[in-house]
Amino acid sequence: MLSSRYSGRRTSLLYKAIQMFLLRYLEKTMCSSRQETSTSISNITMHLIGSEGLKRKMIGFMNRTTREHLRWKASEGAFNLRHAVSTLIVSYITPQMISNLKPETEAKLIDNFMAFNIEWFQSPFALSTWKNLFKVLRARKEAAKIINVALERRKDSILEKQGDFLDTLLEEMKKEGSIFDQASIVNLLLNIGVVSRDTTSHATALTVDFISKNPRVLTELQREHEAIVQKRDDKEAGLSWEEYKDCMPFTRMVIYESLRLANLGTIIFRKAVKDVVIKGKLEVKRYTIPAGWIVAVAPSVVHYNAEIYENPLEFNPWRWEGKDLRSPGSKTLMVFGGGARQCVGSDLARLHLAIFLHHFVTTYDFSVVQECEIYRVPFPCFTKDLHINISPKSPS
Ligand code: HEM
Repeated sequence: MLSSRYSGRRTSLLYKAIQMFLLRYLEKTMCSSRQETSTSISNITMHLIGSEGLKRKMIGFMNRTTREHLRWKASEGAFNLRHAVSTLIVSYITPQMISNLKPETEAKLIDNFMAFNIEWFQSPFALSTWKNLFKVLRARKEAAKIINVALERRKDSILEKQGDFLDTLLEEMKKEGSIFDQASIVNLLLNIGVVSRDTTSHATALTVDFISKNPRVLTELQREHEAIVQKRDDKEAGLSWEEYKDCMPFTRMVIYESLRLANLGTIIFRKAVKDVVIKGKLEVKRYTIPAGWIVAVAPSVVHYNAEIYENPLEFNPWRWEGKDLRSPGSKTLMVFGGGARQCVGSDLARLHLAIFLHHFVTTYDFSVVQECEIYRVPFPCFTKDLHINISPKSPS
Protein backbone atom coordinates (compact mmCIF):
# COMPACT_ATOMS: atom_id res chain seq x y z
CA MET A 1 0.00 0.00 0.00
CA LEU A 2 2.88 2.33 0.73
CA SER A 3 4.83 1.86 -2.45
CA SER A 4 4.54 4.28 -5.35
CA ARG A 5 2.38 2.17 -7.58
CA TYR A 6 -0.49 2.76 -9.88
CA SER A 7 -2.58 -0.02 -8.46
CA GLY A 8 -3.42 -1.64 -11.77
CA ARG A 9 -5.21 1.45 -13.12
CA ARG A 10 -4.14 2.45 -16.62
CA THR A 11 -3.14 6.05 -16.46
CA SER A 12 -2.61 7.57 -19.87
CA LEU A 13 -0.51 10.65 -20.34
CA LEU A 14 -3.54 12.49 -21.65
CA TYR A 15 -5.56 11.50 -18.60
CA LYS A 16 -2.84 12.78 -16.29
CA ALA A 17 -2.31 15.97 -18.28
CA ILE A 18 -6.00 16.84 -18.10
CA GLN A 19 -6.19 15.93 -14.43
CA MET A 20 -3.19 18.15 -13.68
CA PHE A 21 -4.73 20.97 -15.71
CA LEU A 22 -8.00 20.74 -13.78
CA LEU A 23 -6.16 20.59 -10.47
CA ARG A 24 -4.12 23.65 -11.39
CA TYR A 25 -7.24 25.44 -12.53
CA LEU A 26 -9.07 24.69 -9.31
CA GLU A 27 -6.00 25.68 -7.33
CA LYS A 28 -5.88 29.01 -9.13
CA THR A 29 -9.51 29.68 -8.39
CA MET A 30 -8.84 28.92 -4.73
CA CYS A 31 -5.74 30.81 -3.88
CA SER A 32 -4.36 33.99 -5.30
CA SER A 33 -0.85 33.78 -3.89
CA ARG A 34 1.14 31.48 -1.63
CA GLN A 35 2.57 34.44 0.24
CA GLU A 36 -0.86 35.74 1.19
CA THR A 37 -2.00 32.33 2.25
CA SER A 38 0.91 31.56 4.44
CA THR A 39 1.15 34.93 6.19
CA SER A 40 -2.44 34.96 7.00
CA ILE A 41 -2.91 31.33 7.86
CA SER A 42 -0.21 31.79 10.45
CA ASN A 43 -2.88 33.97 11.95
CA ILE A 44 -5.53 31.29 11.87
CA THR A 45 -3.42 28.88 13.87
CA MET A 46 -2.64 31.77 16.19
CA HIS A 47 -6.30 32.60 16.10
CA LEU A 48 -7.47 29.04 16.64
CA ILE A 49 -5.02 27.75 19.18
CA GLY A 50 -2.87 30.77 20.01
CA SER A 51 -3.93 32.06 23.39
CA GLU A 52 -4.80 29.90 26.39
CA GLY A 53 -8.44 31.03 26.38
CA LEU A 54 -8.84 30.29 22.70
CA LYS A 55 -7.13 26.92 23.06
CA ARG A 56 -9.64 25.88 25.68
CA LYS A 57 -12.58 27.16 23.68
CA MET A 58 -11.34 25.47 20.52
CA ILE A 59 -10.55 22.15 22.14
CA GLY A 60 -13.99 22.11 23.81
CA PHE A 61 -15.67 22.73 20.49
CA MET A 62 -13.57 20.08 18.70
CA ASN A 63 -14.40 17.56 21.44
CA ARG A 64 -18.13 18.17 21.15
CA THR A 65 -18.18 18.05 17.36
CA THR A 66 -16.07 14.87 17.23
CA ARG A 67 -18.25 13.16 19.81
CA GLU A 68 -21.45 14.09 17.96
CA HIS A 69 -20.05 12.95 14.61
CA LEU A 70 -18.93 9.59 15.95
CA ARG A 71 -22.27 9.05 17.69
CA TRP A 72 -24.07 9.82 14.47
CA LYS A 73 -21.79 7.48 12.50
CA ALA A 74 -22.23 4.67 15.04
CA SER A 75 -25.96 4.73 14.36
CA GLU A 76 -25.48 4.45 10.60
CA GLY A 77 -23.71 1.14 10.05
CA ALA A 78 -20.56 0.90 7.91
CA PHE A 79 -19.16 4.24 6.76
CA ASN A 80 -16.31 5.77 4.83
CA LEU A 81 -13.97 7.11 7.49
CA ARG A 82 -12.21 9.68 5.31
CA HIS A 83 -15.49 11.19 4.17
CA ALA A 84 -16.83 11.25 7.72
CA VAL A 85 -13.71 13.05 8.94
CA SER A 86 -13.87 15.54 6.05
CA THR A 87 -17.35 16.57 7.21
CA LEU A 88 -16.12 16.73 10.78
CA ILE A 89 -13.19 19.01 9.91
CA VAL A 90 -15.29 21.34 7.80
CA SER A 91 -17.90 21.44 10.58
CA TYR A 92 -15.44 22.73 13.10
CA ILE A 93 -13.32 24.92 10.84
CA THR A 94 -16.25 26.79 9.25
CA PRO A 95 -17.64 28.46 12.43
CA GLN A 96 -14.10 29.30 13.51
CA MET A 97 -13.64 31.22 10.30
CA ILE A 98 -17.06 32.93 10.30
CA SER A 99 -18.87 32.53 13.58
CA ASN A 100 -22.11 34.45 13.15
CA LEU A 101 -23.73 32.81 10.15
CA LYS A 102 -27.35 31.72 10.44
CA PRO A 103 -27.52 27.92 10.93
CA GLU A 104 -28.98 27.35 7.46
CA THR A 105 -26.34 29.58 5.82
CA GLU A 106 -23.57 27.82 7.74
CA ALA A 107 -24.97 24.44 6.62
CA LYS A 108 -24.99 25.68 3.02
CA LEU A 109 -21.40 26.87 3.27
CA ILE A 110 -20.35 23.52 4.73
CA ASP A 111 -22.10 21.68 1.87
CA ASN A 112 -20.33 23.86 -0.67
CA PHE A 113 -16.94 23.27 0.96
CA MET A 114 -17.63 19.54 0.82
CA ALA A 115 -18.64 19.68 -2.84
CA PHE A 116 -15.52 21.63 -3.79
CA ASN A 117 -13.18 18.72 -4.55
CA ILE A 118 -11.59 16.76 -7.39
CA GLU A 119 -12.64 13.28 -6.39
CA TRP A 120 -15.18 12.97 -9.18
CA PHE A 121 -12.46 12.95 -11.85
CA GLN A 122 -12.77 9.64 -13.72
CA SER A 123 -11.82 10.19 -17.32
CA PRO A 124 -11.66 13.20 -19.65
CA PHE A 125 -13.91 11.23 -22.01
CA ALA A 126 -16.71 10.69 -19.53
CA LEU A 127 -19.55 13.17 -19.66
CA SER A 128 -19.94 12.81 -15.89
CA THR A 129 -16.48 14.33 -15.39
CA TRP A 130 -17.51 17.56 -17.07
CA LYS A 131 -20.92 17.62 -15.40
CA ASN A 132 -19.21 17.22 -12.06
CA LEU A 133 -16.66 19.89 -12.86
CA PHE A 134 -19.57 22.22 -13.42
CA LYS A 135 -21.03 21.26 -10.02
CA VAL A 136 -17.68 21.88 -8.32
CA LEU A 137 -17.32 25.31 -9.86
CA ARG A 138 -20.88 26.14 -8.86
CA ALA A 139 -20.11 25.06 -5.27
CA ARG A 140 -17.05 27.30 -5.28
CA LYS A 141 -19.09 30.22 -6.59
CA GLU A 142 -21.83 29.75 -4.00
CA ALA A 143 -19.34 29.41 -1.15
CA ALA A 144 -17.58 32.59 -2.32
CA LYS A 145 -20.94 34.39 -2.43
CA ILE A 146 -21.81 33.41 1.15
CA ILE A 147 -18.38 34.53 2.38
CA ASN A 148 -18.64 37.80 0.44
CA VAL A 149 -22.03 38.62 1.96
CA ALA A 150 -20.73 37.85 5.47
CA LEU A 151 -17.68 39.99 4.85
CA GLU A 152 -19.71 42.94 3.56
CA ARG A 153 -22.00 42.78 6.61
CA ARG A 154 -19.09 42.56 9.00
CA LYS A 155 -17.30 45.49 7.37
CA ASP A 156 -20.31 47.72 7.87
CA SER A 157 -21.24 46.35 11.27
CA ILE A 158 -20.92 48.52 14.34
CA LEU A 159 -21.56 45.51 16.56
CA GLU A 160 -19.03 44.01 18.91
CA LYS A 161 -16.32 41.88 17.34
CA GLN A 162 -17.09 38.19 16.92
CA GLY A 163 -13.54 37.06 17.71
CA ASP A 164 -13.40 34.77 14.69
CA PHE A 165 -10.90 34.52 11.84
CA LEU A 166 -12.89 36.88 9.65
CA ASP A 167 -12.36 39.61 12.27
CA THR A 168 -8.62 38.94 12.21
CA LEU A 169 -8.55 39.20 8.44
CA LEU A 170 -10.59 42.40 8.38
CA GLU A 171 -8.19 43.98 10.85
CA GLU A 172 -5.30 42.93 8.59
CA MET A 173 -7.07 44.39 5.57
CA LYS A 174 -7.48 47.77 7.25
CA LYS A 175 -3.76 48.09 7.99
CA GLU A 176 -1.75 50.41 5.80
CA GLY A 177 -0.04 48.60 2.94
CA SER A 178 -2.01 45.42 3.67
CA ILE A 179 -1.62 42.59 1.17
CA PHE A 180 -5.32 41.80 1.62
CA ASP A 181 -8.33 42.98 -0.27
CA GLN A 182 -11.82 41.54 -0.19
CA ALA A 183 -11.14 39.05 -3.02
CA SER A 184 -8.02 37.64 -1.42
CA ILE A 185 -9.81 37.20 1.90
CA VAL A 186 -12.55 35.20 0.21
CA ASN A 187 -9.95 33.06 -1.60
CA LEU A 188 -8.07 32.48 1.59
CA LEU A 189 -11.13 31.32 3.52
CA LEU A 190 -12.06 28.97 0.68
CA ASN A 191 -8.52 27.69 0.62
CA ILE A 192 -8.37 26.93 4.33
CA GLY A 193 -11.67 25.07 4.21
CA VAL A 194 -10.41 22.79 1.45
CA VAL A 195 -6.76 22.36 2.52
CA SER A 196 -7.59 21.53 6.13
CA ARG A 197 -10.34 19.10 5.09
CA ASP A 198 -8.27 17.04 2.66
CA THR A 199 -4.94 16.73 4.46
CA THR A 200 -6.40 15.98 7.85
CA SER A 201 -9.02 13.49 6.67
CA HIS A 202 -6.39 11.56 4.68
CA ALA A 203 -4.14 11.51 7.74
CA THR A 204 -6.93 10.27 10.03
CA ALA A 205 -8.03 7.49 7.66
CA LEU A 206 -4.46 6.26 7.23
CA THR A 207 -3.78 6.40 10.97
CA VAL A 208 -6.85 4.27 11.72
CA ASP A 209 -5.86 1.92 8.91
CA PHE A 210 -2.38 1.44 10.41
CA ILE A 211 -3.82 0.93 13.87
CA SER A 212 -6.38 -1.60 12.64
CA LYS A 213 -3.52 -3.75 11.34
CA ASN A 214 -1.52 -3.48 14.56
CA PRO A 215 -3.53 -4.72 17.54
CA ARG A 216 -0.62 -4.12 19.92
CA VAL A 217 -0.71 -0.41 19.03
CA LEU A 218 -4.47 -0.29 19.54
CA THR A 219 -4.15 -1.92 22.97
CA GLU A 220 -1.49 0.56 24.05
CA LEU A 221 -3.53 3.50 22.76
CA GLN A 222 -6.61 2.29 24.64
CA ARG A 223 -4.56 1.88 27.80
CA GLU A 224 -3.22 5.44 27.56
CA HIS A 225 -6.60 7.03 26.87
CA GLU A 226 -8.53 4.99 29.42
CA ALA A 227 -5.99 6.06 32.04
CA ILE A 228 -6.71 9.69 31.09
CA VAL A 229 -10.46 9.16 31.52
CA GLN A 230 -9.98 7.33 34.84
CA LYS A 231 -8.13 10.31 36.30
CA ARG A 232 -10.86 12.78 35.32
CA ASP A 233 -13.43 14.02 37.81
CA ASP A 234 -16.03 14.50 35.13
CA LYS A 235 -15.93 11.32 33.05
CA GLU A 236 -18.13 12.90 30.39
CA ALA A 237 -15.75 15.80 29.79
CA GLY A 238 -13.73 15.62 26.59
CA LEU A 239 -9.98 15.89 26.30
CA SER A 240 -8.51 18.95 28.02
CA TRP A 241 -5.55 21.01 26.87
CA GLU A 242 -3.45 19.75 29.80
CA GLU A 243 -4.26 16.11 29.02
CA TYR A 244 -3.34 16.71 25.40
CA LYS A 245 -0.04 18.29 26.32
CA ASP A 246 1.06 16.06 29.19
CA CYS A 247 -0.72 12.71 29.20
CA MET A 248 -0.42 11.13 25.80
CA PRO A 249 3.17 10.36 24.84
CA PHE A 250 2.21 7.16 23.04
CA THR A 251 -0.53 8.87 21.02
CA ARG A 252 2.02 11.42 19.87
CA MET A 253 4.29 8.57 18.77
CA VAL A 254 1.40 6.99 16.84
CA ILE A 255 0.60 10.31 15.13
CA TYR A 256 4.22 10.92 14.07
CA GLU A 257 4.67 7.37 12.87
CA SER A 258 1.44 7.48 10.86
CA LEU A 259 2.38 10.78 9.26
CA ARG A 260 5.88 9.51 8.46
CA LEU A 261 4.48 6.47 6.68
CA ALA A 262 1.57 8.32 5.07
CA ASN A 263 3.83 10.94 3.48
CA LEU A 264 1.03 13.31 2.61
CA GLY A 265 3.30 16.20 1.66
CA THR A 266 4.84 14.39 -1.29
CA ILE A 267 6.91 17.23 -2.71
CA ILE A 268 7.85 20.62 -1.31
CA PHE A 269 9.58 23.36 -3.22
CA ARG A 270 12.36 25.71 -2.21
CA LYS A 271 14.32 28.36 -4.10
CA ALA A 272 18.06 28.67 -3.44
CA VAL A 273 18.63 32.33 -2.55
CA LYS A 274 22.41 31.81 -2.68
CA ASP A 275 24.72 29.05 -3.93
CA VAL A 276 24.27 26.04 -1.70
CA VAL A 277 27.08 23.52 -1.44
CA ILE A 278 25.95 20.00 -0.70
CA LYS A 279 28.72 18.17 1.09
CA GLY A 280 28.82 14.47 0.29
CA LYS A 281 31.17 12.13 2.12
CA LEU A 282 33.05 11.55 -1.13
CA GLU A 283 34.42 14.28 -3.39
CA VAL A 284 32.30 13.00 -6.32
CA LYS A 285 29.17 13.37 -4.25
CA ARG A 286 29.73 17.09 -3.61
CA TYR A 287 27.79 19.51 -5.71
CA THR A 288 26.43 23.04 -5.70
CA ILE A 289 22.86 24.16 -6.19
CA PRO A 290 23.23 27.56 -7.89
CA ALA A 291 21.40 30.59 -6.55
CA GLY A 292 18.01 31.03 -8.20
CA TRP A 293 17.40 27.33 -8.78
CA ILE A 294 14.15 25.82 -7.60
CA VAL A 295 14.57 22.53 -5.81
CA ALA A 296 11.86 19.90 -5.34
CA VAL A 297 12.34 18.13 -2.03
CA ALA A 298 10.76 14.70 -1.63
CA PRO A 299 10.38 14.04 2.11
CA SER A 300 9.69 10.34 1.46
CA VAL A 301 13.37 9.90 0.54
CA VAL A 302 14.18 10.73 4.16
CA HIS A 303 11.14 9.04 5.69
CA TYR A 304 11.81 5.71 3.98
CA ASN A 305 15.59 5.81 4.39
CA ALA A 306 16.73 2.62 6.13
CA GLU A 307 19.82 4.41 7.47
CA ILE A 308 17.56 6.77 9.41
CA TYR A 309 14.59 4.51 10.16
CA GLU A 310 15.18 0.83 10.77
CA ASN A 311 12.67 -1.20 8.72
CA PRO A 312 11.28 2.03 7.28
CA LEU A 313 8.11 0.48 5.85
CA GLU A 314 7.10 -0.99 9.19
CA PHE A 315 4.51 0.83 11.30
CA ASN A 316 6.31 1.03 14.60
CA PRO A 317 5.35 3.94 16.90
CA TRP A 318 7.86 2.72 19.50
CA ARG A 319 10.70 3.90 17.29
CA TRP A 320 9.86 7.41 18.58
CA GLU A 321 10.29 6.47 22.23
CA GLY A 322 12.38 9.04 24.11
CA LYS A 323 12.44 11.52 21.21
CA ASP A 324 11.22 15.09 21.53
CA LEU A 325 7.90 15.16 19.68
CA ARG A 326 6.71 18.65 20.50
CA SER A 327 7.91 20.33 17.34
CA PRO A 328 6.23 19.55 14.03
CA GLY A 329 9.42 18.46 12.30
CA SER A 330 13.15 18.19 11.81
CA LYS A 331 15.65 17.30 9.06
CA THR A 332 14.68 13.65 9.38
CA LEU A 333 10.93 14.22 9.71
CA MET A 334 9.37 16.51 7.16
CA VAL A 335 5.73 15.52 7.33
CA PHE A 336 4.75 19.18 7.65
CA GLY A 337 7.57 20.45 5.43
CA GLY A 338 10.89 21.78 6.59
CA GLY A 339 12.83 24.84 7.69
CA ALA A 340 11.34 28.13 8.76
CA ARG A 341 8.39 27.81 6.42
CA GLN A 342 6.37 24.78 7.35
CA CYS A 343 2.73 23.81 7.34
CA VAL A 344 0.87 26.43 9.30
CA GLY A 345 -1.94 24.00 10.15
CA SER A 346 0.34 21.44 11.83
CA ASP A 347 -0.76 22.27 15.39
CA LEU A 348 -4.37 22.06 14.43
CA ALA A 349 -3.90 18.79 12.52
CA ARG A 350 -2.08 17.12 15.42
CA LEU A 351 -4.67 18.34 17.89
CA HIS A 352 -7.45 16.99 15.70
CA LEU A 353 -5.78 13.57 15.43
CA ALA A 354 -5.33 13.37 19.21
CA ILE A 355 -8.95 14.32 19.93
CA PHE A 356 -10.26 11.96 17.30
CA LEU A 357 -8.22 9.02 18.60
CA HIS A 358 -9.27 9.81 22.16
CA HIS A 359 -13.00 9.52 21.44
CA PHE A 360 -12.49 6.71 18.97
CA VAL A 361 -10.60 4.33 21.25
CA THR A 362 -12.32 5.16 24.53
CA THR A 363 -15.92 5.04 23.33
CA TYR A 364 -16.07 2.60 20.42
CA ASP A 365 -15.09 -0.81 19.18
CA PHE A 366 -14.51 -0.89 15.49
CA SER A 367 -14.17 -3.39 12.69
CA VAL A 368 -12.87 -2.86 9.18
CA VAL A 369 -15.40 -3.50 6.44
CA GLN A 370 -13.14 -2.46 3.57
CA GLU A 371 -9.39 -1.95 3.83
CA CYS A 372 -7.99 1.16 2.26
CA GLU A 373 -5.73 1.20 -0.75
CA ILE A 374 -3.85 4.16 -2.12
CA TYR A 375 -1.70 4.88 -5.11
CA ARG A 376 0.67 7.78 -5.65
CA VAL A 377 0.79 10.02 -8.71
CA PRO A 378 2.88 11.24 -6.81
CA PHE A 379 0.22 12.61 -4.45
CA PRO A 380 -1.53 9.91 -2.48
CA CYS A 381 -4.95 9.09 -3.94
CA PHE A 382 -7.32 6.59 -2.43
CA THR A 383 -8.36 3.85 -4.85
CA LYS A 384 -10.28 2.22 -2.02
CA ASP A 385 -11.40 4.04 1.07
CA LEU A 386 -11.33 2.65 4.56
CA HIS A 387 -14.87 1.61 5.52
CA ILE A 388 -15.48 0.74 9.13
CA ASN A 389 -18.25 -0.13 11.53
CA ILE A 390 -18.23 1.32 15.02
CA SER A 391 -20.31 0.33 18.02
CA PRO A 392 -20.30 1.73 21.55
CA LYS A 393 -18.10 -0.23 23.95
CA SER A 394 -20.09 -2.19 26.47
CA PRO A 395 -19.64 -0.65 29.94
CA SER A 396 -17.03 -2.58 31.90
C1 HEM B 1 -2.04 16.04 8.68
C2 HEM B 1 -2.37 17.16 8.09
C3 HEM B 1 -1.45 18.01 7.27
C4 HEM B 1 -0.31 17.69 6.60
C5 HEM B 1 0.38 16.34 6.51
C6 HEM B 1 0.17 18.92 5.97
C7 HEM B 1 1.35 19.00 5.24
C8 HEM B 1 1.84 20.17 4.69
C9 HEM B 1 3.09 20.30 4.00
C10 HEM B 1 4.09 19.17 3.77
C11 HEM B 1 3.23 21.58 3.62
C12 HEM B 1 4.40 22.21 2.83
C13 HEM B 1 5.30 22.96 3.82
C14 HEM B 1 6.62 23.38 3.23
O1 HEM B 1 6.63 23.92 2.12
O2 HEM B 1 7.64 23.19 3.91
C15 HEM B 1 2.04 22.28 4.04
C16 HEM B 1 1.79 23.63 3.84
C17 HEM B 1 0.62 24.25 4.19
N1 HEM B 1 -0.40 23.75 4.95
FE1 HEM B 1 -0.51 21.88 5.67
N2 HEM B 1 -0.69 19.94 6.26
C18 HEM B 1 -1.71 19.45 7.07
C19 HEM B 1 -2.77 20.15 7.63
C20 HEM B 1 -3.05 21.47 7.35
C21 HEM B 1 -4.18 22.22 7.92
C22 HEM B 1 -5.19 21.66 8.93
C23 HEM B 1 -4.13 23.48 7.38
C24 HEM B 1 -5.04 24.69 7.61
C25 HEM B 1 -5.56 25.04 8.74
C26 HEM B 1 -2.96 23.52 6.51
C27 HEM B 1 -2.56 24.62 5.79
C28 HEM B 1 -1.38 24.70 5.08
C29 HEM B 1 -0.95 25.88 4.35
C30 HEM B 1 -1.74 27.16 4.20
C31 HEM B 1 0.30 25.62 3.81
C32 HEM B 1 1.19 26.55 2.98
C33 HEM B 1 2.15 27.26 3.94
C34 HEM B 1 3.08 28.20 3.21
O3 HEM B 1 2.92 28.37 2.02
O4 HEM B 1 3.96 28.76 3.85
N3 HEM B 1 -2.34 22.29 6.53
N4 HEM B 1 1.21 21.40 4.72
